[in-house]
Amino acid sequence: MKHLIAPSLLAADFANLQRDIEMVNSSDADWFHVDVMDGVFVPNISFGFPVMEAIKKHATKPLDVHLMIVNPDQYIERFAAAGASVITVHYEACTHLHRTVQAIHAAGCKAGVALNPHTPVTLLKDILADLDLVLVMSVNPGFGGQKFIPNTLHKLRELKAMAATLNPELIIEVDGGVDIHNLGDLIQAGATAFVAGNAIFAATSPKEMISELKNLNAGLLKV
Ligand SMILES: O=C(CO)[C@H](O)[C@H](O)COP(=O)(O)O
Repeated sequence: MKHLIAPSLLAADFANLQRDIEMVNSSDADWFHVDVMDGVFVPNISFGFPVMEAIKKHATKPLDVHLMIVNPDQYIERFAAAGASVITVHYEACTHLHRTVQAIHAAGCKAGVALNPHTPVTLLKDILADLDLVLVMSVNPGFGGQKFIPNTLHKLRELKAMAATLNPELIIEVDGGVDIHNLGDLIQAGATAFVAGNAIFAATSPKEMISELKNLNAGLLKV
């Protein structure tokens, strides 16, 4: 299957959000990535339900919602009602992760778990079969425009090997500092979905950049 591209609206122009959403609608992108930050789990605050509902009103592609919040269980039904297709919670924010994943599925969404850069992928072994997606953070969450952490490649390879036996359908998503220069390495390491904020919205032509990211053929790259 061809890899998925999820432009992160965190890097969009919030004063022209409808324009940027329509650009993504008409592009080769697969999903909208929606970053929700609470100022507690991460040292930043992004946006919440009213903005997400406004995004949903205009978006014609699925909303891939990344919750960088404590106590995500409290809000799962509301994010599902606001239009999420995928809800990803942080491993580090969930005491009863299995219960949280069940709640996401019960709300009718695909369930994802995100890992901070310091969190080993092996901690997901006993829940991997229940997940639709794992989001490997390649920067410390909280801000767009940060530098990609190279150890992510090693984590992706390890996760790909685990998924091969435990959950071959698993979507392996990577988020943070992803661009046209590291995309090939990330595909070869096992990632199948890519969040990109600044690489897309700061490009001269965001729509063309989405096409370049979507159509990059890692098979043609040197290993
Ligand atoms: O989750 C995030 C920050 O916590 C963003 O999705 C991520 O950083 C994307 O931005 P960029 O591609 O500019 O690094």
